[in-house]
Amino acid sequence: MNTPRLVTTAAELRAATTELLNKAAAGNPSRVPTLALVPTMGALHEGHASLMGAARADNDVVTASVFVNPLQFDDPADLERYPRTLDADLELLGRAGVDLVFAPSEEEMYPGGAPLVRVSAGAMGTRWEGAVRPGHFDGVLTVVAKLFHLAAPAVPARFRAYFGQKDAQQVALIRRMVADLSFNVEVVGVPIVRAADGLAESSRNRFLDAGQRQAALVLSRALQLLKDRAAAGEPLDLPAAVELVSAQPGVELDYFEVVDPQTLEPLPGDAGQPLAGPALALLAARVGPVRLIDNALLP
Ligand SMILES: Nc1ncnc2c1ncn2[C@@H]1O[C@H](COP(=O)(O)OP(=O)(O)OP(=O)(O)O)[C@@H](O)[C@H]1O
Ligand SMILES: CC(C)(CO)[C@@H](O)C(=O)[O-]
Ligand code: BAL
Repeated sequence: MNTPRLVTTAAELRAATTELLNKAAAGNPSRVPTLALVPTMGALHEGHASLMGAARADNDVVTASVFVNPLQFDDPADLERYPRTLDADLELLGRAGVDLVFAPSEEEMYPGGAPLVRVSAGAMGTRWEGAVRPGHFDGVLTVVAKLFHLAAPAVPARFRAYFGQKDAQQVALIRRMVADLSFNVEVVGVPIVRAADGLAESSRNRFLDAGQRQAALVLSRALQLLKDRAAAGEPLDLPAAVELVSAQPGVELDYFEVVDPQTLEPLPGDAGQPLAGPALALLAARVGPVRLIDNALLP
């Protein structure tokens, strides 16, 4: 197993990145090396391992960051109980062949306290997840912008950043930020990893008991129903999928919509017609103590 190098300051991160990129370029000065950044909040699972695997397969140097970002939590209790498992995370990152792990303290990331100037996610950040977690996406974009600056190569290299499609609104907003604010990074989206029972992997799944987990499976079943209909060229019949979830005891649906995959604007109802183009089915539900999100690209 490779042991990733753990760095905790911006200066150490820059020095180690430069050293590894120079090593990757040595002997072939005409080849531009590639650097991948995989931002996480730790408590790593198979979903994260898949991001690391995708980054490892395509890049010379892979950096993962582990930082529970207080700016993106509107609920102090949620921040307080967010799982922190750095030793186990380092083992998973080692197995995944990651080169560098950046695990800064809060003081290192926000030396002057919470930043006064932040990235605004605009209107796209106030719907769906943003409607229930006010300020969440401003907090996400602010920390991701900082991580892009801190992890970016200081020597000639291509820079890529990897995000999971499980957080569909997050990755759509990060793509917009990169385009709108001209960040020099290529955003790569990685498909959702599911457990064998169909539940999308999430650090918060550990808070579900067996009954709650069983109830939560209705979410992936409802999304699969839409995927099957879209694949068969049939009308989606979203209301029937919504009804399937609503009828499940212990699951309180927050939203379930079919939206444009880039803008996340709702698409008009199918009016008995098959889908006319790519779409994203997006949902969130409360199951016991946990709020779960899931989605499916259609068809
Ligand atoms: N099941 C999954 N499949 C693919 N990517 C995932 C999955 N779960 C998380 N990711 C991605 O991993 C990155 C880090 O996510 P994060 O650390 O918040 O994990 P998480 O499991 O989503 O946590 P939580 O669900 O508690 O918010 C994000 O880009 C996220 O989309
Ligand atoms: C992208 C991210 C690491 C920013 O804190 C976080 O929102 C996450 O883990 O998805
Ligand atoms: N994956 C999104 C991180 C959060 O729930 O804050």
